[in-house]
Formats: sequence, structure tokens, C-alpha cells
Amino acid sequence: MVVKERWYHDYNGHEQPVKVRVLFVYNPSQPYCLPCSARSKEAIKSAFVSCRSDLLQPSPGLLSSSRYYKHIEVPFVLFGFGKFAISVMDSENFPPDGGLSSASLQSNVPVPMTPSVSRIPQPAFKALQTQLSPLSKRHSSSGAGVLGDLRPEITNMAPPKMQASSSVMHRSSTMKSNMSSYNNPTYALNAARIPALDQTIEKRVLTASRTSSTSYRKPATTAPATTTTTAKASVRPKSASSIHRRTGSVGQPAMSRPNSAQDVDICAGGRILPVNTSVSNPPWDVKGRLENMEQRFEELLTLMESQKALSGSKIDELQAKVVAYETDRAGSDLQQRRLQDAASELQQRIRELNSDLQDEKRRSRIEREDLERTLKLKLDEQERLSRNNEEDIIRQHKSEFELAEAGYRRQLEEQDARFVEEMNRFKSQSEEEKCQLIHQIKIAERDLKEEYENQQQSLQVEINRLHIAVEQERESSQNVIAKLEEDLMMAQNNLRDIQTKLEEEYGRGALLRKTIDEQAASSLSMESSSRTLQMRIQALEVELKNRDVKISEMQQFLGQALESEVVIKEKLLKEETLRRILHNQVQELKGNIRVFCRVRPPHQSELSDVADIKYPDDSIEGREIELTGPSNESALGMAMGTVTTKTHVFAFDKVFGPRSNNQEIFGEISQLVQSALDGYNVCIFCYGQTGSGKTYTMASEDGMIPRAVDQIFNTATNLQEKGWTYTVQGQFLEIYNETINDLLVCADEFDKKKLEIRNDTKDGKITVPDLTVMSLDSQETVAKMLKTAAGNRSVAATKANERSSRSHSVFILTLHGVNATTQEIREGTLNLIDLAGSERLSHSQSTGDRLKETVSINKSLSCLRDVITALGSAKDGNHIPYRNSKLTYLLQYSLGGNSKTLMFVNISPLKQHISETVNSLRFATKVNNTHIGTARKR
Ligand SMILES: Nc1ncnc2c1ncn2[C@@H]1O[C@H](COP(=O)(O)OP(=O)(O)OP(=O)(O)O)[C@@H](O)[C@H]1O
Repeated sequence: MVVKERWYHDYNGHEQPVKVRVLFVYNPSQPYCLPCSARSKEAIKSAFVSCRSDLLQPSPGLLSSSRYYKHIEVPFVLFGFGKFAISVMDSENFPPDGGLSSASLQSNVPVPMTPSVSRIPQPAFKALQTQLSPLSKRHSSSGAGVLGDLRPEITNMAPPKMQASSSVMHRSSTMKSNMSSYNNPTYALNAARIPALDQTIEKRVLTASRTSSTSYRKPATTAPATTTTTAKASVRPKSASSIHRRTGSVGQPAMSRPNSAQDVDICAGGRILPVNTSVSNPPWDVKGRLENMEQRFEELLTLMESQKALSGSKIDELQAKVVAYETDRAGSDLQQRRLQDAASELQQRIRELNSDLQDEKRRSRIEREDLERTLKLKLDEQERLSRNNEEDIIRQHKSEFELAEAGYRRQLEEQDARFVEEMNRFKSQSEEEKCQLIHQIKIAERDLKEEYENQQQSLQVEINRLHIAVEQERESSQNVIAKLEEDLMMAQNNLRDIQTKLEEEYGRGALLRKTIDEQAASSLSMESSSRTLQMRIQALEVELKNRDVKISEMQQFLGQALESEVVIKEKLLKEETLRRILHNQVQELKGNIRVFCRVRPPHQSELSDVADIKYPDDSIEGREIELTGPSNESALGMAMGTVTTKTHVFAFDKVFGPRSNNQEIFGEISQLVQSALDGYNVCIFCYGQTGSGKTYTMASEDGMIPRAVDQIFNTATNLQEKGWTYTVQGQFLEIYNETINDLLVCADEFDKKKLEIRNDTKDGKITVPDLTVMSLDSQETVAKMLKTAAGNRSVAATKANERSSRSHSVFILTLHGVNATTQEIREGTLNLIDLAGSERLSHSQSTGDRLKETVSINKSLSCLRDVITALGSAKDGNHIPYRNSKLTYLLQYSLGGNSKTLMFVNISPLKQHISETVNSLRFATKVNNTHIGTARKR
């Protein structure tokens, strides 16, 4: 049997199929082509088996073709013992009609067409077995199969790729690699021998075919293999790699080989297909062919014998090499084991390092969280300190200024008062003195005049009396003269006496005149003292003038003080601006969306059902809440008596326990209200299950709404002295069953006005155009407005809450501030939202309107959760489903825009609500982890 095989490579080096034709010739007058679906070594083997069985039951058609590929191992294939001929053909040369069968028809060789005709008789098969058995025995005695004996021969003859793929010739890989070298002399020798052998056989077959009386020719359409391969060779590339690939093929057509010396050698190793030639011109002289084959077999046997001797030493040599390779392999195994050990150590180390890394990561995460917490704490502290400092500074400045101003004013007023008092005192004193002096002078003058007049009168009276007396005397003396001339003398004497007395009287008159002169002199002195007094008055007036100058100086000083007050006010203004910036930076650092958790206290009737809620860091900063449950009461757990409860820990920006009050809570959010005054959008909303205290927190009498309003009006008043004037406007709406109601109009009119939300994307503002706007100028007006809204809001008694809010209420305060000094304008909004409570339908057992409301509430809250989830995972440009509900549409810019948002998650303290509570806290955690855009001033 001759089997030739060949691999065919295309120009890209990919393997191409070849067709196999298996020819079994038993009876020269009845050649059989046995079907062979040889796709693998096993298939070829089984083809052989079927060859045998076909001897008993030969198939019609006799010729079949199949394809197999280079990577499929092909068993050896070169031996023959005169009875079989297997040829492998290039697929292109394979005759379309099955080759041999048509050839058989052409040659008129009787080809059995039915199984009965082609059946090979049992004795003939036995005879064949008998022929095969000595050979089989011979080869099996040497420990190998029939083919095994040919192994060294074939191994050495086969090109490397065939060796590598042949399982029959398989040895150790080291041997293969050794033998695969084309420089191997043994291989080269055998490679040279085989074509010679082939050619001998070929020649004989051709001669036999020429002499044969009947010849089988391949149809003209089938080109001879040599022709085809020649055509191929002419276009084959000559690169080294393609050469190498070709050298790996067995049976490559010689004409397709490149011309290099090595290629010629290799081509010699890959033999030309004699069968191809014979197929193209098939000499169906079966007898001659069998003889040729037998002869060839004999030659092969001889060759094998010589080869056996030759390869004995080679085998030894190879075995020695094998031993050496085995030793090497043992060494390399050892090394491999060592390496494996080292690798496993390394893996262990990596595992350790990984766990270290995880620990480290965990540690660093904890540290980072601690650090963040500490930082946040510090920030809060810093903020509080800076706020306190600012307030202290402002207070100090203010009090200093007020003190200084009051001091100056007081001093001035005191000085003024003193001065005026003194002036008045001086004036009145001097007036008094003047009056007194004038009075005195007048009295003195009058007295003197009176005295003078009296004295003059008395003197006149005296003179008159004296005159009368003198007259009387003279008369009497004359009488007496006459009578008493004598007495004249005496009278003269008396006259002399009288004259003396007169002189005395004249002296006395002089004295009186002197007294009058003295009195006049004293009047003069009094006049001079009056003049002195007047001079003093003038001096006082000068002093008064000086005081006036001093007063004007002080007024000037006061003007300066007022100017410095303006400067201080400006400084205060700047500090206020700086404070605002710092305040908002701190707010931004705290995050533009913050979450506070509030646990309401249990009612008296609920004390027996209180859940296990802890506040681990209560005394420090109150950021964590820990609750136990709900219990996992699975059927299995119940059955096994293992009902488990889980502890949940949540952390928020702040956690308020049941003892906290609204004042304490407002202390934490007042900064946000301040932000609204500073021109920011602020949104504060309460979320939680029904009856958890949302309305209490937001809209009770001392809730966040009234407190925020108070703060706004108080701060606006305080800011007036810094030049700010604020106008406040309020709106109040509710979203009930996805309808917007204006809470500032009578509830009966709800249906009359259809309110819609408008999105002003330019300004980043949401408005409700027809909503009532109220101007608010005091806390009182706001209180009135809140009362109206509370009266109109949709509430109803539910199982969970006697007065449950059945709608989301939104209180909108718009704050517009203008600074007359700096011309600055601020416009902020404060949205205070009391959401309707979520509730489980199963728990609420609502029906009718309540059921409809509950479904609507739950739907809009679910939309809120969707929006928060989308925001949490959003990348730029992601769609956020704001428009899925009126609530989320209304809150669009508060949740995802330029707003500062605070969410209160209100929770119930009761055990029966624990799973709802855990859900609320999970949602709140999601909100807490959501990043919204940076708030911008409007
Ligand atoms: N912190 C608190 N201190 C005292 N009582 C409270 C507190 N929180 C809530 N309550 C009381 O609990 C009850 C329910 O509170 P509230 O109506 O505020 O709940 P809600 O969450 O607004 O409910 P719904 O969603 O049904 O409107 C009220 O009677 C309220 O006075």
C-alpha cells in the first residue's frame, strides 16, 4: 500500500485542504476504491479498518474523497505491501467525478456497482491477513505496531511538521525537536533516498501503464498535479518564511519549490506524488502495479533493514540524548517546582499584601472620614468662632461707637448745659448785681437827695427862722436902739454873738455841703463800680463768645466723629460683605444638600411600642443614629427558631433625638435663612412617613416657618442701618393629587384656577404664574397669611395620623434687598416645604379618596427618589426625570441647581414603623451622598 499525503499552503501560509483517495486493490481484475472520510488520523485509521471490512462487504462507488487539514494528525504514511495503494491527492487535481471510478469506467475495468458484486470473498480476506500477519508479527515483536518498525525510517524521512503531528512517530519532544532539524544528516540521507525509491516505483508503474493493454486516463478537465503545482510555483513568494513553511510540508510538488540549495534538499524530502501522475494518466494495469508495489515493498524492506542498522547507533545516541534531556527535564522540573514554590510564596505574599492594602485602605478611609469629620467639626467650630468673632467685633464696634458717641454727646450736652447754666448764672448774677447796684445807687441817690433836700429845707427853715429871728432881733434891737441906744452896745454885742452863731451856722452848712459832696463822691464810686460790673459783664460776654468758639470746635469735632462713624459704618459694611462671603463659603463646604434627621417623641399611648434607637455620639456632635430591626421573620427562621434582627447605623449632618425642640433645630438652620437674605435660593423640606412630625417641624406654631420669618424680619431691620432695604413677598401652594392649589385663595375656588409650573431656564427659576403673591411687611402679616394657608390645606384623619397632610405644601418667600449706599441688589428665595407623608397601603388600609391620595403621594415621592438617584449617579448630560411629577418639577432648581437645600428626614420612634423608618433613612442617606451643583447668588 502506498499512501502519499501532502499539505498545501496558500500564499499567506494558511493550510488548504487536500483530498484523500483510498484505493484498495484486491483482485487486479476488480479494483476497489474504498470510501474514506478521513478528517483525522483516527478517521484514516478507521478507513483502514473499513478497508478490511469492505473486503467482506465492499461499498459501491468505491471512491470517496475527504478533506483533512494539516493540523490534523496524519498517520505516517508510507508503506506498502503490494495489496493496498492509498494515494493522497491535491484537491485541485482531484477528478470531479471521483477520479478513479470514472477512470475505472473509461478503462472498462469491471467496477463492482453493487455490494453483492463487489463483496470480497472471505477466503481472499483471510489470504490478505495471512500476507499481512508476518509483517505485523515482525514489527510487533520489536515492541511497535505494524507501522512502528518503519518509525525510524519514516521519522527520519519525514519533514519536521509531519513528525511533530504524527502520533505514530511520536517520541519525546526533545527527540522531535532534535530530528526536526533539516541539517540532520540522517534525515538528509533518507530524504535523498526516498525520491529515488519513488522514482524507481514511478518508472515501473509508468512502464507498466504504457505496456498495459487497457489504460485509464484522467479526464481532460483534470490538470496533472505537476502542471498545477508548476503554475503555483511560478507565483509563489520567495521569502524566507514562506520557504520555511513549505519545508514543513510533506509531499510538496517539486516544481513548486524555490530554487535555493536548501529548498532543493527539502523538496527532495517532500516527494513528488507519483500517484498524481498516475492519476492523470492512470495505468490500470493492476497486476503490473501490484508487482511494482511488491517490488517496492521488497526494496523498502531492504532499505529498512539497512536503515535499522544505521538507526541503531542513532537510537543509542538519541537515547543517550533522551537520558540527558530527561536529566535536564528532572533538573528543570526541580527548578519548576522551586519556581512554583516561589510563585506560591509570592502569591501568598501578594495575598498578604492585598489584605494589608485592604486594611490600609480601610484604615485610610476611616482616617479620611475621621479627618473629614474633624475638618467639618473644625469648620463648624471655625464658622461658629468667626461668626461669634464677627458678631463680637460688630457688637464691640457698635457698642464702642455708641459709647463714644454717647460720651461725646453727653460731654457736649453736659458742657453745653454747664456752660448755659453758668452763663445764665452769670447773667442772672450780674443782672442781679447790676440791679442791686442800680437799686443801691438809686436808693443812695434818693437818700442823698432826700437828705440834701431835707438839710437844705432844714437849713432854709433855719435860715428863714434865723432871718426871722434876725429881723425880730433887729426890730427889737432897733426898738431897743432906739430905746436902748445904750442897749445898742449891748445889742451890738448880742449881734456879734448872733454873728458868731451865724458863722457857726455857716460852718454847719459847709459841713452839710461837704457831706453832700461826699455823698456825690460815693455815688460816683458807685457808678464806677457799676461800670466795673458792666466791664465784668463784658468780660463774661467775651468768655461766652469763647465758649461759643469752643462749642463750634466741639461741633466740628462732632462732625469729624460723625465722619469717622461713616467710615466705621463702611468698614462694617465691608466686614458684613466679607462675613457673607465667608458664611456662604462655609455653607458650600458643608455641602449644598444637607440632611438632618429628627426623631419625634412617642405619644403617651405609644410608650409600650418604642423601638430600640440609639444615638452613639449624642454627647459629641449628634451625627449618628443606630436602630435595631426589623426582625427577619422568615418561615425558615421561624421554623428553626432563629428570628434575626439587624442593627442599622446611619450618619447625617445632624441627628436630633426626641428631646430636641424646634428652637434648637432652628439654631442649626438659621444660617441657611441668612443665605436667603444674602441672595441665594434656599430650600428646606421635610420628608418622612406619615405621622413622623414633618408638619410639627415645619409649620407648627414655633416651627421652622414662623421662626424663619421672624429671623428674616429681624435681620432685615438690623441691616437697615447698613443701608439695606428689604421687601418680602410670600406665596403658598399645595400639590394635591398632582394638581396645584393656591392656598391663599379660598379653598372653594381651587377648581376655578388651573395653575401650571413654568420653567425659566434662562434665570434658572421655576415660577407658578397665576399664584397669589402677598407683600409682607411684618411678622403679623405673615402670621395672617400662614393662618389662611393652614385653613385651606388638604388634611384628613388617617389611621396613622389624626390630622394627616394629604398634600405637599410649599411656602415661597421672595426676598428683594437693595443697598442705598453700595447700590447692591440681592434677590433670594426661601422655599419651606412640608411633604405629604409616605405610607404603605397595606398599613394605612385607605379606601376611596384616601386611597387615591395615598397613591398620588407615594407616586410623587417615588419620583423624588428617582430624581435623587439619577442625580447621585449622573454624569454630565444625563437625563434627570424632573418632569415625572409636579413636585420634582417644582423643586428642579432646588435639587439639582443653584440652591442650598436641607432635608429633614422625620422618623417615628415606634417599633411598628421600623421598616418604614429604615427605608426613609436609606433614602436620606442617598440624598446625603448626592452632589448637586454649586449654589449661585442671584
Ligand atoms: N417633636 C415633636 N414633639 C412633640 N410632638 C410631636 C413632635 N413631632 C410630632 N409630634 C406630634 O405627632 C403628631 C404627628 O405629627 P405631624 O402631623 O407633624 O406628622 P406628619 O409627619 O406631618 O404627618 P402627615 O404626613 O400625616 O401629615 C402630631 O400630633 C404632632 O403634634
